[in-house]
Amino acid sequence: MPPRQLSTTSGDYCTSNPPDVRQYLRTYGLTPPAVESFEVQAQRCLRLLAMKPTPIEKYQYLTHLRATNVHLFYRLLSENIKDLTPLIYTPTVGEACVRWHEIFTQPEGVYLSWHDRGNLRNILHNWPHKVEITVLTDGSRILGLGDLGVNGMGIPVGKLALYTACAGIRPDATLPLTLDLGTNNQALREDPLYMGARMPKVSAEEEREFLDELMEALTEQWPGIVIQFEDFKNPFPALERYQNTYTMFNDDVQGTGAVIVGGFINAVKASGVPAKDHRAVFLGAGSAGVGVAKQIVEYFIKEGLTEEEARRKFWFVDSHGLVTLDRGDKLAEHKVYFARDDNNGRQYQSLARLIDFVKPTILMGLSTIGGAFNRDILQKMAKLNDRPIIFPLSNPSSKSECTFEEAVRHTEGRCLFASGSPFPSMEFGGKLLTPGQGNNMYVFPGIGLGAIISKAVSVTQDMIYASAESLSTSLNKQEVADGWLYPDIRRIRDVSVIVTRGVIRAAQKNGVDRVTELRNLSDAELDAYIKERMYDPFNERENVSDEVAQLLATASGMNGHASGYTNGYTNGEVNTAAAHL
Ligand SMILES: NC(=O)C1=CN([C@@H]2O[C@H](COP(=O)(O)OP(=O)(O)OC[C@H]3O[C@@H](n4cnc5c(N)ncnc54)[C@H](O)[C@@H]3O)[C@@H](O)[C@H]2O)C=CC1
Ligand SMILES: CC(=O)C(=O)O
Ligand SMILES: [Mg+2]
Repeated sequence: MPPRQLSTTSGDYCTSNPPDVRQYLRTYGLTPPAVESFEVQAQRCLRLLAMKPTPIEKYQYLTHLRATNVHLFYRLLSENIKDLTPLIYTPTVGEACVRWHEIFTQPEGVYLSWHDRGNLRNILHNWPHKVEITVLTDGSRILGLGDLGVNGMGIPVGKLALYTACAGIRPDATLPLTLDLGTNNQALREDPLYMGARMPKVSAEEEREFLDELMEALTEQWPGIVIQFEDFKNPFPALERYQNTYTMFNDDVQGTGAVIVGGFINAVKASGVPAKDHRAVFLGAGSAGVGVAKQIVEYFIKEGLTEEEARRKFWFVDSHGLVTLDRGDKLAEHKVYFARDDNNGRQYQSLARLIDFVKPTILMGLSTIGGAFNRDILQKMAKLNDRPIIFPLSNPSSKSECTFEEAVRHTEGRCLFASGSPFPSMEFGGKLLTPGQGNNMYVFPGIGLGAIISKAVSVTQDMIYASAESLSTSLNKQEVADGWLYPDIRRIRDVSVIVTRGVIRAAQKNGVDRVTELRNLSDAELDAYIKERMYDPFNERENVSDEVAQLLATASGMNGHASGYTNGYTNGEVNTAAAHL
């Protein structure tokens, strides 16, 4: 039998492989002799990471680790999720995207270009794995950093790493996908290192045609695939067009809405102000702002308000001022629902003046304007409320409307706070205060896993809302006692099980589930089923790929369990391998 092609990605050269596995793989002698435990490997990885002086260098090291030893990467990530998430996701992924054309070393997903149209299905054939979920961007609004064209690939890569780490979707079942439909970022187009089409972004109509072909191609290639849209400048047309025909959702509109409602339900309880008495000022009326407000409307309705009462609790500000019906410009369709008609011809002067006028209990930032919640604004909120709700949600950290420290200091430690990107805990008034992270990473893994496990034909609004409600109930006693709005990120896998269960139950209620036998399971049984389904890098078979594990299992007459490797092999193939000692 010819020597098997060794895989660098799945740990064929892993230093934890015992001698008999090395013999079988013919890597015996090709790695240092010691057989290492995960603890030792992790110690080396963390030391290497510490040697990298900047976040982007740490990002590059982690990218390299994922590409060369995927299970070790996910072991390390799951053991150090709080410390490593900021390095593979926001804020560092923002810098990685800005500099993607400079730091690119290896392919990590699929790129589909405008000139590939008509041929998309054939290109998808080139991806060697069976895909359960894809994250798809056109790069046109990457975090709060604007149009980054194909540099946006860092976002699908980062989001999917979290799908694996947080919800246990197998890494080889995930597909990062970036559309190369041109970019309006002229500096990038003119940069010799840029790796996408050097043309302006195609029209909305052309993008729609392209997406029509893509959605069909993805679903034909991998029936049941879940498709997450991410960081599109204008995500609404695709969401409307595909949400009832494909298993898809938009993370920025729906995932963000859900995660903020999840934390908001807890903030309203902590504020002591009944839902009916809240008023919200939103800085930023884009996809995320409107997505969040729409789902808070749903929450207010569940709390007993009429839709009209709920809708009128919002005042939106965008780059043209207060969103009003009489503003004189043509309002984008998604803003009309929240546009005010009670401003009596008056327009916006400043955020401070609007706060004086509205007297809000809630201040949300989804504007991409770093520092917009300045001392004056924060002090006003503190004066108006015992527990002002302050959520500066723009990413990355440089775009956050304020920092945790600023919010705490200028509200005398009374604010109920969540930000899109992480901030450190701080001491104030003799207490350790910990910020909430209102980032869709708390829900999209569970939405995706719930849709995959139930084989949902579509992702309904009830499934999205269920993710929010489930998240709000996922805090443990200590977190509730400490007044946290979101659970500790270190418990994210447990949280994802709760979110996944909620999503599956909503799919069942809506009748969009295709695995109907799950309907008969109790909640405890369903949780066990979800956990069983989750990829656990610690249970991977001694770091070898499925293919090798299968061969070894066959060789040893076992079912692919790790213990098989340390027992001797008796069949001829293994003995032949051993002969290469
Ligand atoms: N925390 C989280 O989980 C999430 C955070 N976000 C963040 O939210 C931000 C916005 O995202 P999208 O809504 O998708 O972007 P978008 O581009 O659709 O919306 C941005 C909005 O901000 C407004 N704006 C811009 N300059 C302004 C100014 N000077 N004053 C007032 N408003 C201004 C724009 O008019 C627009 O309404 C981004 O930074 C993004 O990273 C987005 C999704 C999830
Ligand atoms: C978190 C996220 O999805 C965003 O900032 O766009
Ligand atoms: Mg996003």
